[in-house]
Amino acid sequence: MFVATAIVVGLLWFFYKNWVSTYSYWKKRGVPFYPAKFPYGSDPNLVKFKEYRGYTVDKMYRELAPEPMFGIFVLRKPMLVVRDPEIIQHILTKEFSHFRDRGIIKLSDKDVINHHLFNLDGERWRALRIKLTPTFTSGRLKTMFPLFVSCAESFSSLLLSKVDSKVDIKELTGRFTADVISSCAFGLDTDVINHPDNKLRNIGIEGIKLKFLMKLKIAIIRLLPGLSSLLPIRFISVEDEDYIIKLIKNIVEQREKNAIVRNDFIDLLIQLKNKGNLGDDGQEFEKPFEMTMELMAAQCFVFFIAGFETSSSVQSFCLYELALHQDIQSRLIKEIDETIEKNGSLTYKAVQEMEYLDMVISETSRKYPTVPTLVRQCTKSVTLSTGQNIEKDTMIIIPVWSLHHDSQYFMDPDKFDPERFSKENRDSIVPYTYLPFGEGPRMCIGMRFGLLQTKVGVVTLLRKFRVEPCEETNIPLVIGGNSATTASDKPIIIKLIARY
Ligand code: HEM
Repeated sequence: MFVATAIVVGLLWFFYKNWVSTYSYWKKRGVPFYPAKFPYGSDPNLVKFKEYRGYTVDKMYRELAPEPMFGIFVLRKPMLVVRDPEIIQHILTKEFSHFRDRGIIKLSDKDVINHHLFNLDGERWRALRIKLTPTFTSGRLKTMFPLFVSCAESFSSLLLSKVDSKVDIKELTGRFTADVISSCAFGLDTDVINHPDNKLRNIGIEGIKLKFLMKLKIAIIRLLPGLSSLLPIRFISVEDEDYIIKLIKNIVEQREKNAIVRNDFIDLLIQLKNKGNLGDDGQEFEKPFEMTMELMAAQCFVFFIAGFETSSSVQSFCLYELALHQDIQSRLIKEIDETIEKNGSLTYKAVQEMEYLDMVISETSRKYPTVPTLVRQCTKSVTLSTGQNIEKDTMIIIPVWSLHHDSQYFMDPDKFDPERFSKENRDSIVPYTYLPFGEGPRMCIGMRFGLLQTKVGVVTLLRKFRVEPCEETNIPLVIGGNSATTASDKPIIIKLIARY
């Protein structure tokens, strides 16, 4: 009995010592760091996701000011938080070849739906990124614009039925953006606006929730990447994965059988599939790979969730702020009315001409960046020209939320002030302190599309309605910890008032 107890104690002691052995990592390298405690590391919230990641990193960001960068520990893994904009520029852009990967999850062959642009690393990411970049050029967006308008009309009819009601604005804008992305990228008429209980949308909503089991798996795989094939991380169930693969297969078959060409995202993927291997057209890819149906479905999945959730989130934060700032809302309504009158209707050109709208959306994206932290992995050790040495495999965190709320860069950061983005003021923003879409070759591929659908949604609503706060409006708004993106912890409730 004594021997058995001694062995167990000995093993536990060995495990503990081994676990905390990494906690001296940053000290040994002379990098300032946020101390760690067994077992969670620098802050339990980075593992448990109980608090919004932006808030947790921000506490450290403030405590370790003005260090240009500092170390933290997530469980026992050392990570580097970079707070200096010049170093951020090196990582995201100038020295991109050393920081190409995100390294967030180690993909196993079993979790096919996760093999998408956001998660892929290395040559596979590069090959796909080059091929998919033409998806949303401004020329293509212009051609797609009538589809935006058609969804906007249905959205407007839905809003008419809600006049003088208190509405969950994220729920409504989410229906609109789900229809826009379905019709523009996949040629699907989902009509989520009128039938919100749509399977594809529900899968998308589930896909960005951080569930307990998933958090646990992410933590384990970060520590022991070799287990990734035994513990595939499922953001959605196997049935939902099959549903998406079948759906994409059907669309592809229909198009090929009936020679339908829509010049959309699916067409681009079909062209890549029919070409055979990616990377066989003179580009120097190490390992050419095939565009399989599963790989196509994975790209569609990420375009769908990234396409609808992010933009509806920006729209709902924007409308919340407009409800609280009636003066800003009036000025925006005036611009919308005048520009649409001048152009005769809601056109692509009219939206591009709305300067104040652009300022309002930019300020919303500053105050509520959809992605609170960007992540990169150092793939080749490097000494930056700013003098810092970064070792291979170091995980880098760019604290977007903190930069956007740092009074050094944005005075009175809690104030909603679109003037920061006026023509005169925009140029004084310090480069790499404003990163709502990331930066560099790995920045958001859907930025233009996301901005356009966000703007069309806000314009559609304000053409006929005003928004006001009501007793159920949460002031101030608190961001919750249970979502991969920035989302209010409670529904955003505001009141819709008819303008005419
Ligand atoms: C307002 C809307 C949107 C916001 C705020 C947003 C934000 C972001 C951010 C911050 C990143 C990470 C960038 C980085 O690491 O540097 C990202 C990546 C990405 N976004 Fe968006 N996004 C939006 C809309 C969209 C749309 C509409 C799509 C597609 C239809 C999309 C698809 C993607 C993809 C595929 C990536 C990964 C890119 C890569 O790793 O190469 N996003 N987005």
